[in-house]
Formats: sequence, C-alpha cells, structure tokens
Amino acid sequence: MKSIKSYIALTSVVFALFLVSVLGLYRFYIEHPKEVEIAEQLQLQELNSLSKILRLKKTTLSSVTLDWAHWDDSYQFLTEPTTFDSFVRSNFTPSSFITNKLVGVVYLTNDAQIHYSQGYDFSNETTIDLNQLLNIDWTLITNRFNQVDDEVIHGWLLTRSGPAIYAIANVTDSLSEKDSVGYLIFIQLLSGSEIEFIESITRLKLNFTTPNTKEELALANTIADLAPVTLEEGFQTERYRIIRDDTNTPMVIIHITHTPIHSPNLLEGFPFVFAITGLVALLLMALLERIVHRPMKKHILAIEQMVSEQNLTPLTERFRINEFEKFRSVFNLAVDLVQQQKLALLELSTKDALTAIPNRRAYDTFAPTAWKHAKRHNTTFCFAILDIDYFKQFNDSQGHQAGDVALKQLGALFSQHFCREDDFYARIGGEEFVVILRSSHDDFLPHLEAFRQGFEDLNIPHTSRPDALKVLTISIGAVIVKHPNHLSVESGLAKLYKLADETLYTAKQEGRNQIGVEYINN
Ligand SMILES: Nc1nc2c(ncn2[C@@H]2O[C@H](COP(=O)(O)OP(=O)(O)OP(=O)(O)O)[C@@H](O)[C@H]2O)c(=O)[nH]1
Repeated sequence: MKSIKSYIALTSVVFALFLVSVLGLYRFYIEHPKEVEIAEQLQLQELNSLSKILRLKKTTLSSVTLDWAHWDDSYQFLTEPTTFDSFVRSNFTPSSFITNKLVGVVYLTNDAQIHYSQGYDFSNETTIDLNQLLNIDWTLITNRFNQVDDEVIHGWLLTRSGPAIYAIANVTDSLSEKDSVGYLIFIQLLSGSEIEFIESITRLKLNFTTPNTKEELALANTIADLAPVTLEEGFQTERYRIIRDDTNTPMVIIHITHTPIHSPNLLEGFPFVFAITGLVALLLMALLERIVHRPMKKHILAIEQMVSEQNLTPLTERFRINEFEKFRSVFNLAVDLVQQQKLALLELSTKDALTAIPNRRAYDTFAPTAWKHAKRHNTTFCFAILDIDYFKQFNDSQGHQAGDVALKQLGALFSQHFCREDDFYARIGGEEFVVILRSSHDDFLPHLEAFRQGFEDLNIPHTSRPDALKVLTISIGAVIVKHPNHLSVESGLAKLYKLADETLYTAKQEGRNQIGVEYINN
C-alpha cells in the first residue's frame, strides 16, 4: 500500500513524461522537419545563385569576346597583320586587361595557328607571355573550334594561376558578311575580388581549387556537379561541388561553406521544455498536496486524536474534493451514531432495571459532584436515605413479585415529587433509596414529608406488618447541611451518609413511617 503523497508524485511524473513525449513527438515529426525543409530551401537557393552567377560570368565574357571578334579592326588585324600592328598597341595595353579582367588574349587563324597571344600578370601588373603565365593545354580549346561557327562558346580552363573561364568567337567583319578569318579567345581568371563579390551575393564562403594529380581527379569525380543544382546531402554547413569541362573532365572543385541564419537542431529548446515540464510537475504536485494530501492528513490526525482521547466528534473542516467531502459527512454520521449509542449505553448503565430511576452507578457519579457544587456555592444541602418499612415481611407474605411491584410504584413516585432541576434520587440498594436536594430555601422537609405521605396514600396493603398500620410505608433519615463549606470535601459525603443512616435507624426505632432529621452547621 502506498501513501497519497507517493501517488501524487507518481501522477506528476507520469504527467511530466506524457508532456515531454507529446512535445518531443511534435518536435520530431512536425516542427524539426519543417525547419530542415526551410533551411534546405535556403541552401538550394544559395547554390542556385552561385551556379547562375558563374554562368553569367561566362556569358558576359562571351558577349565581350563576340563584340571584339566582330570589330572590323580585329578582322583586318588577322587579314592584314602588318598594317594593323597599331591595333595591338592601342587595344592590348595593361588597362585593357585590367578593365576586362582578362588574363589572356589569343588570336588564331582558321588553321589554328596563333596569330597573336598576350598574357597579363595581375600580381605583378605587367604583360607577360601567355603560356608562361597559364601553361594552357591548347588542344582542349582547339578541339572545340568546329563548335564555334556563328556562335560564341565558352568553358573552364585549368591554368597555373588557378581556374579560369574562356570564350571563343569567330573573327569576322562588323556586319558578319565576310567569312571568318580566325578565332578570338579571351581568358578571364577567377580572381580574389571576383570570388569575394560572388561570396557577398550568394552568402557563401567559397574556395576554388583545381584537381591536378590523378588522385585528386579521381576524388573530384565522386563529387556532385554544381549544375544542375541539387541538394543531395540535405542540410549541411559545408559541401563540395565540381565544374567540368566539355570532355566531362573535372575542372574546378568548389569548397562551399554555408553560413546559415539558423541551423535546425532537433534538441533545440529541449532544456526549456524540460524546465517547463518539471515546473508543471512541481506545480501539479503542490496543487494535489494542497487539495488532497494536506486536508486528508489533517483529518487523519484529528481522528487519531479523537481515538486517543476516546471522544469522537464531527469533522468540521470541509474538503474541496467531492468524494472526500462525502467521506467526511459519512464519518460525521458514524460519529452521531456512536454518540447516540454511547448515550443509550450511559442511560442503560445508570438506570435501575426494576424501577427505571437512576441506580447506584448514577448516584456514585452524581453525589460527589452535587456535594462539591453545594460546597462551592455554599447552598443548603439535603441528603436523605429512604427505606421501605417491614419489607421483608411484605415479601414473605405477599411474595417477591408483589415486592417488585411495590418497588416500581415507589420508583414512579420519585419523579412526581422531586422534579426540580437540581433534585436527585436513586435506588442504591435492594429497598434502599437516596434523595439529594439543594435549595436556598430550607423547604426540604415538606417535600420529604409529602413524598412519605404520597407513598402511604398508595395504600399498598401490608397485612403482615407487626404494627397497627396495614399499608406499605417508608421511613426517611435526612441530614440537612446549612453551610456545606464548613465540611471537608473528602469526608463530607461519607459523613452525611453515615448520619442519614443513623437518623433513619432512629426513625425506624421510633415507629417507622416517619422522617428523622439531623441538622449540621445551623
Ligand atoms: N421483592 C423484592 N424484595 C427485595 C428486593 N431487594 C431487597 N428486597 C428485600 O427487602 C428486604 C429488606 O429487609 P430488611 O432489610 O430486613 O428490612 P425490613 O424487613 O424492611 O425491615 P425494616 O427495614 O427494619 O423496616 C429483604 O427481605 C430483601 O429480600 C427486590 O428487588 N425485590
């Protein structure tokens, strides 16, 4: 069996676990997947932006290249090279490279002979031999010449200085009326400032590398392509993407670092949830403790005290819970019942069975109290012993049953004569009775006399008595104490009894059917 307190604790813990489970399931199946989805969409957008910007760079370079290739000057430079030397001098100055962010310019004839090539070293800010600068594998480019036709084509290059983009356009006159006389190639290096610009737009941290060794190439082949853009790894703060050339060879590896505004974390908010749940559990415990445990404990203590004091009384404090309140009212009904039974038992134990007036036990309880009260208030006190005259002869002649009837008749007479609040009478022996009267007026004797006369007037025949009277009578021995406080508490009552008994004896000796009186402290 467990205490209410442990059930309350158990209930609170179960409730807290239930709350955590509900919140946990909500977080796991609803909230967290939504957060992940939003974060993934953002990362996909960032990758898309990166892909679009890189494509835009290539198309921009293509436009510039196409523009230059369709200049009449370019056309004439290839058809009449000596006449147009000034073209090179005026157009391929360092500022031309810087303005167009070019690291290389190449003019080729239709049969892929280099007509003019120039590189620009941005770190040293000087023109330099293109091959020395970039160490380009020209076959990659010349293999694409047949794709050029009227269109411009572009692609990625591995250079000594890092990844670069190139564009190839047919060189023709400005109206594109003449046949192509060669090719113009512009090469743009992905410079630091370019990367910073892309980073600021895409919100990504980027690191461009080129796979050089066989192992690096093999590794690069396992990396997902930048285009078409996918987010196959899901939400990640870091990932790699690859850019390939037209022969599907990995050209550029991009190490991408995302800077998410918010990283979805499954356990995020759980300390708060635990704290809230714990708090709710504690509040629940406190509430149940206040409503259930504390009142119940209080009532148990009250009942225990009643039991130890052997005095059951109704529980007065109300419960807030219906069932407990019901228990309280049922308990109170039981207390009522016990009190009624107690009263009934008390009455039974203090009443004489034959005459139905108080018995010896009642006398033993009442007499000392009445005596003490009289002493305290110094009220005049009358103690009288009553005895039926020649009752033995009555029994012997009329029978014991007739004696019982006579005793009953005598008992009934008491309530008629001694009916004041303070009057007391009892049957303390076989045919011996006691009357205790208290009054400020000394009117005891008329009362006792009326009682004696009343019994005589019942005219219960007693033919076998030795004197002249032939009815049943009583004799009374009375002691009247004017000032009870002159006698001691302890010895007082016993002394009165003894005196009353002696007075009764005298009354009997002097002829019976009379009252003998002794006064004390007059
Ligand atoms: N019928 C009946 N008799 C009782 C009862 N109790 C006591 N007695 C009788 O009361 C009688 C008392 O007799 P005694 O004490 O000798 O006195 P007495 O005959 O009354 O004579 P005196 O007192 O001297 O007048 C006895 O015979 C008892 O048996 C009772 O409950 N019923």
